[in-house]
Amino acid sequence: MSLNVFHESSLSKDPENVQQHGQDDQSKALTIFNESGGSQEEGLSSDEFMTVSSSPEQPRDEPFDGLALEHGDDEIFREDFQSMLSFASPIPMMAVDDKDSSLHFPKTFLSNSPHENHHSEFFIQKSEDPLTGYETPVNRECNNNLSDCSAILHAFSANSQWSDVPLSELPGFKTPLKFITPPVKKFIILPDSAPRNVISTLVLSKDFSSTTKRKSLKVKKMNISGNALRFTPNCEDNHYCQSAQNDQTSSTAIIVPNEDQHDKSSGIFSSLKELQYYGENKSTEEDSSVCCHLCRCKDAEIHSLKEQLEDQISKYNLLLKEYDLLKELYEKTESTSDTSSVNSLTSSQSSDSARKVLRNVISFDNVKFIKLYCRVRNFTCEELEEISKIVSVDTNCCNHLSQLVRHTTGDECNSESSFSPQTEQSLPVLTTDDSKVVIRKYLNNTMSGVGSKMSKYEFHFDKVFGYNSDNSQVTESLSTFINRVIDDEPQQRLTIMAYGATGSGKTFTIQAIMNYVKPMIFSKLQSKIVQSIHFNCFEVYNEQIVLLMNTEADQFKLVQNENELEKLIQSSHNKRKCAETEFNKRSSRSHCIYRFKVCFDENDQDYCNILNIVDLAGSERLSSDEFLQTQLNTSQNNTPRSRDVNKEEALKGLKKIRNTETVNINKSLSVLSQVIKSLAQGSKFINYRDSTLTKILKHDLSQVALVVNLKPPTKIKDKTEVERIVNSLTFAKKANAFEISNFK
Ligand SMILES: Nc1ncnc2c1ncn2[C@@H]1O[C@H](COP(=O)(O)OP(=O)(O)OP(=O)(O)O)[C@@H](O)[C@H]1O
Repeated sequence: MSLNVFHESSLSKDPENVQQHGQDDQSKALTIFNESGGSQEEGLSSDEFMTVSSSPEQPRDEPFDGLALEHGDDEIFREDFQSMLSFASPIPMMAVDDKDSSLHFPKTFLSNSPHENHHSEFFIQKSEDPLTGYETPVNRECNNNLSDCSAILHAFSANSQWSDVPLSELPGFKTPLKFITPPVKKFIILPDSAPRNVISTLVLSKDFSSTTKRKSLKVKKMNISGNALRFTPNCEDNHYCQSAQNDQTSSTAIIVPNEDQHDKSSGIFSSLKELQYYGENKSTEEDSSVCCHLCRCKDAEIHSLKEQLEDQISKYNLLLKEYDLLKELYEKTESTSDTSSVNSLTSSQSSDSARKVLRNVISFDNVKFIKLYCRVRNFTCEELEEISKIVSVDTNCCNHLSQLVRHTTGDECNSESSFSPQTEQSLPVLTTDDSKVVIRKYLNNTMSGVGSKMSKYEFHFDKVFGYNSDNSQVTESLSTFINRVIDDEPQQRLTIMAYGATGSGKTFTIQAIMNYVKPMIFSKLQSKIVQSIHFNCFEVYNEQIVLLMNTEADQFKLVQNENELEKLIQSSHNKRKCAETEFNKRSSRSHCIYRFKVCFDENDQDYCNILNIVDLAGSERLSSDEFLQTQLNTSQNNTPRSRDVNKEEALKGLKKIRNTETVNINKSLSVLSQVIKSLAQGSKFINYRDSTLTKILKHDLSQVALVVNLKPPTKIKDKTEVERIVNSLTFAKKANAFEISNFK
């Protein structure tokens, strides 16, 4: 048995030369090459090896005298290193000096080298923290190159005799003459028993950055083949093993761990403990099994590379398409300078794939986790009546409304040009533009009066719909998001939610969205793009699921056509829990969830997309006693038994019911906002379980469109109205953590 250290190029240029070292078939030899030169043959080329800059302390042409580990390297590492290098020979190849933690080569070995003028360098390092180092999990799949590497390292470590040999007994050992200063070393292993045309190569390098204490092992490249190394394959695929048993072709593994992940180096060492080296006395069958393992790894690697290549090609093709579409879009918008070209390109007339690609490009749905909309609803007739009591609606409506709301586009009463506030007091309470909502709050609750203080809050959205906007504007903006459900992209799980205070227009908006969705998906069913459509509707009331269609919450009913769907929606809607509140005559007291499951059958692959449309219950403060009393009086006046009922008890009962509803609604909305925020921030822990609503929507919150609905203020001096608006906007702010500027 011998250890040979010589110039690597000798192997490639003169294979015979290699043969003469470690000739003894009964023995194993470990041959270590240095990095200079480079093999042009035998499957190795110079560019397969790392370029090693020779350090000033160790010029290349000097004989190799020793090898040192840095001070501070831990014991466990040194054991690994020792054992790795000493397995092949009963005569230790190198020593470890405990005093200075250095590793040394006996000079005699080196002088036996046929290439004395060259030196071999190697340096292996693992994480400084032995615990972290050894416990780092490593994927031991066959196709994981890191574990291949570990297998080799382990092959050496398992045969360690080294620790038993006292330093003094090392033949030819001299005190270290030189310490090698890293940075980079290469380590090539050539077992003697390997066929000459097959070489096992392990190239290691080490980052000895002075700034960082953690050191990494970067395994650059490893060529393994034939029966070069025998170890127990971690091979579960017996079929493969058998079929590959006689395959003697060489196997190459390219290993380039992420340089930043220092722990991977220690992962190699941890895996190292898992595998076993098989010595000379093992049968050739075992050799074959090792070989088959290697072949399997090779195959797996080729397969994975092929997949990566295909993936890249399809990405490239997609980019090309996107580029063409963008170009087209750009040219059209250049010539027409309006957005109609975008709409026409994204319309259903365009080819589906083009539409999809373009949508991905022009919208940020696929980039943003949550898309935020704000809608300020219009005044109802009752509200206008109220207003008309203060000012003449016919003549002064616009003037009056302008003191309450203003949208800079689409507001006929108050277009940007005609609006010119003279004083701060004449500013509208609620101002919106396409992406911003500004709310002014008069702290002393008065619009007039010198020195009144005003707070101004600004909230930003992806899109804001002013109080004069109609439903079609809302659905048009949401269409890119909604249409994803009919995209032939599998596993789309989308959720649209309408949030807002009681009476802010949530149900109104949700109905508009439903009216858009119904014909849209059924048209796809007719054109056979969609295979089947399923629907369910239920509500969450006081944290309990209430079925509105006799279908369990996690199930769906197959719906054949739009009419059938319409009937289901209507009957569900009628069953919803509603009550009169101070702000809405028919206020929804529950979260209502409309669920669509759209299924496709493409290329024999079935998959379904999910769209949830959620009409959230109105966020509300507890009802006042005064309001409840009026409500009770009205209802009792309408019932013949009114005189028999204990009024106080009834009030108490009603108060309890409303309060429980309000508490549950607010709690679940608060959990929802927290969950969305956590998801947006990528938090590890998401508290879905804290409310029934989030439990149900757990899998469907990765793509959310949230419409925050606002009721416009009807009274200039009404502080409560403004507060309700601010509260709703704050919910959106919490959900998305977008900026709020608050200045006096
Ligand atoms: N954009 C709008 N234009 C005109 N009227 C609207 C608009 N949005 C809502 N409304 C009207 O405002 C009233 C309250 O609307 P809606 O019931 O949708 O509110 P909500 O937020 O669902 O209330 P709740 O939470 O109490 O159920 C209704 O009479 C509705 O017709």
